[in-house]
Amino acid sequence: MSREILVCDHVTKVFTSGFLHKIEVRAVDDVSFTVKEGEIISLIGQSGSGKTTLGKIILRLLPPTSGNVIFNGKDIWNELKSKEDLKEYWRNVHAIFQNPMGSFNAFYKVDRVLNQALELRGIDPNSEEGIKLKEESLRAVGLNPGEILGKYPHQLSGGQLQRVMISRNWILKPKLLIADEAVSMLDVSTRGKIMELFDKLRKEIGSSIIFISHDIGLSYFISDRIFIMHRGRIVEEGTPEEVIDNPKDEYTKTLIASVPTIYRRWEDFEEV
Ligand SMILES: Nc1ncnc2c1ncn2[C@@H]1O[C@H](COP(=O)(O)OP(=O)(O)OP(=O)(O)O)[C@@H](O)[C@H]1O
Repeated sequence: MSREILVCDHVTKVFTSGFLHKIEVRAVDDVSFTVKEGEIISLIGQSGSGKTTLGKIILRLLPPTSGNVIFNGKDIWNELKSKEDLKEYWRNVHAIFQNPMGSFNAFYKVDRVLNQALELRGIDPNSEEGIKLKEESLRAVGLNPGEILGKYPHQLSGGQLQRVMISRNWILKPKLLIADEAVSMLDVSTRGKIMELFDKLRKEIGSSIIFISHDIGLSYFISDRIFIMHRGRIVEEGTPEEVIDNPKDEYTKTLIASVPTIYRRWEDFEEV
């Protein structure tokens, strides 16, 4: 049985706004779950359900109001203090966001994000090892280094840019990857290929992955377990078969009903 790499223990985040009349939003409300080594879990919910807030807390970008996040045995909000601790954390926990264009600086060649990954590992990007690693990582995600290196972001497609971001994982070899709506801006066929890359990453590097999405259909194919979030709480959890084929919660049923029929199993159509 593989070890737990991440434990979220009763995590809550309350945002307060307003001056005279204080308004409180419980963006994340008493959420507990674990992620095992090499496991892919999905956090699924509609807009505003608290997925991104939870992702930011795990990335150590936003402090929780209460609760603990334990990564590799360490409480990330109470035990990681020095710059070195944080650098080490972000070497191990990597994120990929929705808009690949936003992860690149338009004025720099795309090589820069790979060079930065190499520097995080203490490898000179211009050394023989650095150049070899860049090329290998691009090939791992199905890209031809000759067509990518030396280009500016606007010269590549959204799918290619997202692949470059994923190729960084072959350099950084993170223990945990948080993919927040990482495929939602891509067309359907590119989306499928990027999802396959997440599976490849888990198999080849052994990374655990938290796949955050509003699309329950996508999560069916790659997740070991699915967590459904609604108004900051986890309302249902289980394997894809348990959650999607036999949902118990009313909100999960609504999410499934809104999924295009493309995801439905062939058996559903046989009687039609
Ligand atoms: N910085 C903030 N200040 C106040 N409220 C916030 C802040 N960030 C998020 N919220 C609120 O917290 C709730 C959860 O937001 P969050 O972005 O985590 O949801 P989400 O499920 O990721 O949605 P989406 O899919 O649209 O990104 C929402 O009601 C949102 O308005």
